Amino acid sequence: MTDWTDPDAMDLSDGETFDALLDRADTREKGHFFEFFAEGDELAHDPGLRLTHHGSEQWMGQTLNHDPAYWRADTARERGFEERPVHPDYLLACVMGITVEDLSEKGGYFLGRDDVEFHQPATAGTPLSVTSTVVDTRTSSSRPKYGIVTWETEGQDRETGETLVSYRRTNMIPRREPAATDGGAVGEQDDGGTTLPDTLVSPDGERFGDFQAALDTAREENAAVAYRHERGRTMDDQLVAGLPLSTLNTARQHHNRDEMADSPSGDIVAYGDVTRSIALAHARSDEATYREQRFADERFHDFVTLGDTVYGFTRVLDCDPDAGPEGAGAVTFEHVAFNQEQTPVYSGRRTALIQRNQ
Ligand SMILES: CC(C)(COP(=O)(O)OP(=O)(O)OC[C@H]1O[C@@H](n2cnc3c(N)ncnc32)[C@H](O)[C@@H]1OP(=O)(O)O)[C@@H](O)C(=O)NCCC(=O)NCCSC(=O)C[C@H](O)C(=O)O
Repeated sequence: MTDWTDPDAMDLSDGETFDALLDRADTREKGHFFEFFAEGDELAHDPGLRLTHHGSEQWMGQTLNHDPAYWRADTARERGFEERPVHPDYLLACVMGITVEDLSEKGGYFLGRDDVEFHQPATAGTPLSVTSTVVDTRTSSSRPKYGIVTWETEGQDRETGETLVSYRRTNMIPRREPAATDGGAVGEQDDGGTTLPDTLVSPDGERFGDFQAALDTAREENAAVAYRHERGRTMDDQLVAGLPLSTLNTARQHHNRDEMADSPSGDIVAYGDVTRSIALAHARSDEATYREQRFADERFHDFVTLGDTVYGFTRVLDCDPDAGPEGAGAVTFEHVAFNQEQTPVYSGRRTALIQRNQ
């Protein structure tokens, strides 16, 4: 009998031997297929992550989020924070990043997120504790290789138990046993019938009153308040692979080109939270943000790959002067991220407090 524990029993540097060996080896799997998830299951996510200013600044710098309240202690205090918080996009991406190994590492595309609520500002040094509950599972009728799973996730301060952020997200998750045929791409597109406003109005400035005045003007003129932002950001390796890895997001979509060559996108794709954060940064650069409040109805419509450029478009939906502290009012926006071909890749509704005066 050969002693297979003898280091000399096989020459693993020989290409043919190694190839044959790989062919008969089982793979120690990571992540879960669709069949693993059942409604009501609760998962406590194990990866440890502590929020840091370095991580937040790296995230903000790369995504062009320059709001000084997240960079400087004095501005943070002026804006009502007890101490300089980490950026909410970074917090959200970290909370979701930790869940990926358990929920979506198998290669499921992030389709959308709803009910994103920021409960408390989060500060550097906070260790995270993240849990998820499966709230819905169904097979995909258009893509039989996939199922669709929705989870509710809550990110807490591990030391105090305070909830920092919560949301509900939906992914397409590969099935272990795909149905016999793959329905492939989408159903029918609805190609007509959309009416557009006669005119698009832009606010004159970046304050709450500017958004409110623009909405008043638009109502009189059968117009919408909608505008594009000038900046664009081309997706490089740091954005596509680096940022998700820094949040412990292990989804192969972002860092394994070999695996992704055979996937619907054909290449690695940007983490949805990076794409979204860039479009939001473009929008925030044209407004005097006071505080982020909530997001709803977030959708990821198309892939963003290396070399794509992410631009932003904003529509103003509502202004509420009575929400928020004296110096700010709430504005609800619809933000769209789009690429160099003007294809929308992300859309979502955001409510933020916007400062009233200089
Ligand atoms: C993923 C896509 C290629 C799918 O394309 P297509 O087949 O054209 O999409 P449909 O719109 O028809 O949707 C397919 C089915 O999914 C359901 N769906 C879609 N959105 C939602 C939603 N928000 N909530 C619930 N269900 C939704 C539809 O109803 C369809 O169901 P069925 O008819 O039964 O089949 C395409 O959407 C695409 O390219 N999207 C972009 C994906 C993306 O790039 N995401 C971000 C990057 S991936 C990522 O960030 C991973 C992350 O790290 C993580 O781990 O989650």
